[in-house]
Amino acid sequence: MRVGIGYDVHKLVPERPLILGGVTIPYERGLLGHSDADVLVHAIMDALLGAAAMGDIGVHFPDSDPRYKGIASLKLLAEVKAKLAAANYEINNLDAVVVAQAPKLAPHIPAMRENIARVLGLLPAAVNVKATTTEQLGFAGRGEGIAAYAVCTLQRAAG
Ligand SMILES: Nc1ccn([C@@H]2O[C@H](COP(=O)(O)O)[C@@H](O)[C@H]2O)c(=O)n1
Ligand SMILES: C[C@@]1(CO)OP(=O)(O)OP(=O)(O)OC[C@H]1O
Repeated sequence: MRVGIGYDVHKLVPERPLILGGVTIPYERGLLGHSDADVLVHAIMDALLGAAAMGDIGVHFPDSDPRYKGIASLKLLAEVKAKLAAANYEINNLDAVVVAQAPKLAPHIPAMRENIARVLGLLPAAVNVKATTTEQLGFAGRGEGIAAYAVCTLQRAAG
């Protein structure tokens, strides 16, 4: 069994969609990034790559590469899954927390879990997503950005 951890932060700005776990969430601002800036999926990818000792998303999908401009992070997640499979790893489970003062994310979490599980070929029960505020403390609490943490476990595929 191997464990990995991921962490990412993106800035909230006007005139960008807010996409978390592949779900477009109605809000007055969205996350800034080279990709769609889906901070939750980025943290999950870093956890998966970390568990396999395969570096991080910046190594695999450089933000200097125009192929990734505006790309849906779920597509990058599918690429990470393929890289893990090529290295003979399968995913046991993952857990994540999104740190956002607003908007209220709980109603969108089932759809996030379904998206992530579908792309990774897992049951939704193997994918947990949580949300928390920081009680208005720090950059997340001031609404300047959103952070996400993720952990996962992998094992070598049988055979
Ligand atoms: N952006 C968020 C943040 C939190 N939630 C839900 O509210 C619960 C309480 O949050 P606290 O930060 O006050 O502990 C939390 O457990 C989440 O279920 C949310 O939906 N969206
Ligand atoms: C996802 C990538 C893709 O170019 O770009 P960003 O959306 O800027 O996200 P970041 O978390 O900075 O990770 C770097 C890149 O891999």
